[in-house]
Amino acid sequence: MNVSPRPPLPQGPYLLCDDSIRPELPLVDKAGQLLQGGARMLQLRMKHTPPREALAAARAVVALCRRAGAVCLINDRVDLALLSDAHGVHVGDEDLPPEAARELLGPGRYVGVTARGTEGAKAARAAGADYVGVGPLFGTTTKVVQAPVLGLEAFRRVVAESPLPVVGIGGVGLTNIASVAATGAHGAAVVSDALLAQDIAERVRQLAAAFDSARGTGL
Ligand SMILES: Cc1ncc(COP(=O)(O)OP(=O)(O)O)c(N)n1
Ligand SMILES: Cc1nc(C(=O)O)sc1CCOP(=O)(O)O
Ligand SMILES: [Mg+2]
Repeated sequence: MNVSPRPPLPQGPYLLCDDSIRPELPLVDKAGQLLQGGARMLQLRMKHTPPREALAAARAVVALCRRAGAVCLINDRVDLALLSDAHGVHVGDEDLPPEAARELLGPGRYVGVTARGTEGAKAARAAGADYVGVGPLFGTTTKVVQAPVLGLEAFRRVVAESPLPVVGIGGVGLTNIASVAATGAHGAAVVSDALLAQDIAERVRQLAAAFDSARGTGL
C-alpha cells in the first residue's frame, strides 16, 4: 500500500468518534456529522465493536475523513490502522508500546501516546511518538481513568514542558475548551460533549470557534 505523505497535525478540537456514546448511531454516521461540522482531526475509538465490524467501520470512516481532508487516527489498533490506510494510531499503557507501533507504521503515519505528565511526555518522545494525549484534564464519566485529574494549572505546566505537541483530554467541552486552548495546547480532545449534542455538526463548529478565539492567549 502506498503511504501518502502525512499532513501536518491539525490544531484545535480533536474529535473522538466513539462507539460507547449513543451506540445506536452508526460510527460512520457519527463521523459524517463530525466532519460536516468541520472536524479536522478525528480518532476512531471502538471498545465495543466486534473485529469484522470494526474493520469495516475503520475503512469507511478513514475514507470519509480522507475525502474531507481530515486526519483520521485509530485508537489502540495498529492492525486496523494499516488495513484501513488511516493516518496513524493512538496508543496508551494497555496497548502496543509506541516503539512497536512505529515499527509497524513507519515514519509516514502518526503515533499518538497517552501521558499523565511531563515525564510521560518525555518518554513518549524518546519512544518515537508524534504527540501526547494528556489527561484526565477535568473529571469525565466517559471512561474510568486510573490517574488523578490534572486540572488546568498542572496541565499548563505539562504543555510548557512537553517536548511534543499536547492534546488535552477528559471532560473537555464547550464550557471549558477556550481555557484549554489558552494554555497553548495543540489540541483539545472531545468525546461526549460533541457526540451527545443534539446537533453534532453545530457543536463541532462551536468548539472550533471557542478554541480559535482563545488559542495561546495564556488567559
Ligand atoms: C488524544 C487521546 N489521548 C488519550 C487517549 C487515551 O488513550 P488510552 O490511554 O489508550 O485509553 P483508551 O482510549 O484506549 O481507553 C486517547 N484515546 N486519545
Ligand atoms: C478516552 C479517554 N482517555 C482519557 C485519559 O485521561 O486518558 S479521558 C477519556 C475520555 C474523555 O471523554 P470525555 O470527553 O467525554 O470526557
Ligand atoms: Mg488505548
